[in-house]
Amino acid sequence: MEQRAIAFIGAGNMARSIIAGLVASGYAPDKITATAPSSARREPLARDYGIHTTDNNLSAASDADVIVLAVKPQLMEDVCRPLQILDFSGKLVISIAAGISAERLNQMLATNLSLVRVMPNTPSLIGKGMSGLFASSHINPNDRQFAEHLMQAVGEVCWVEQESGINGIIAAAGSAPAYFFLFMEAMQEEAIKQGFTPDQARMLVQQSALGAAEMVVANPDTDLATLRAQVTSKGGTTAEAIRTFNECQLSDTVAKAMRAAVSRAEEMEKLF
Ligand SMILES: NC(=O)C1=CN([C@@H]2O[C@H](COP(=O)(O)OP(=O)(O)OC[C@H]3O[C@@H](n4cnc5c(N)ncnc54)[C@H](O)[C@@H]3O)[C@@H](O)[C@H]2O)C=CC1
Ligand SMILES: O=C(O)[C@@H]1CCC=N1
Repeated sequence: MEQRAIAFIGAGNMARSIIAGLVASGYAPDKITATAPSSARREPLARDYGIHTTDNNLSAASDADVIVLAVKPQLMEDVCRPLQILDFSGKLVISIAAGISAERLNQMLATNLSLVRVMPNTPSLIGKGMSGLFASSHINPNDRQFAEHLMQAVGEVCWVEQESGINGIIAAAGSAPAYFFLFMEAMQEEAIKQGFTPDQARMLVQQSALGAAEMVVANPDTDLATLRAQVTSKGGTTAEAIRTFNECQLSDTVAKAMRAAVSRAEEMEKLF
């Protein structure tokens, strides 16, 4: 893909995941800079991926063609204010922050940005990311395409036409790895109670999760309910487990949790 100079402003979990995936996919490390105030955050990135790091947001952003805003939402305004003196014409700005609208980002940087809001997730680290993208009206086709290619380098992408769609992406993908981890934690805990060592319990759970996910991917024409039915023998063990989940209203709980994620994103849009 096109190799533009990219500055990640904020070098935390999500920036690291994208950087790792990008470098593994062949993006030139010397085209990537990441910033963070603490050297404890910067040094491992420089060491592990061979990218540039600095604590100077302004110089990193000034030298970059693409600026990826990757700090916590509550810090975004303070981080953007000193960048207002930059000339953003010719620069693509990508924000991965949850709960900060394109309009707010334009205010924070005091200009009409060529902006793409991206909602990635941490499996980008291993090239299995899922990102939602929304382009502001000021975007030019090259920038739009670059943002798409960038996130395709670390996984799958899904464009949304309305900005509110980004909050749906948060609920279904950005936050979603944590839901699966929670489910697997609960299974591991119970498997330990049933007599397995923690390592055995983890292997049982992770291999089953991996197998299930890969079966979903390998059978795009088979709906999820059918894959479930293929495991569920009439009068058997799975049927009892599924009946128990249904009795505890698992689907309603999942729906409530996803709506809570959307509501929190909407709340953050007012707070920050
Ligand atoms: N963690 C995740 O799974 C996802 C996170 N996001 C978004 O990514 C953004 C970052 O989240 P995380 O990486 O999880 O947070 P994090 O706390 O791991 O990383 C934030 C980084 O910002 C750095 N930072 C703090 N002050 C700074 C400053 N003044 N200048 C430059 N860097 C500074 C910190 O050193 C830290 O490394 C958030 O806006 C979040 O909404 C989006 C999708 C998924
Ligand atoms: O929890 C959060 O707010 C961020 C956005 C999606 C995943 N992590």
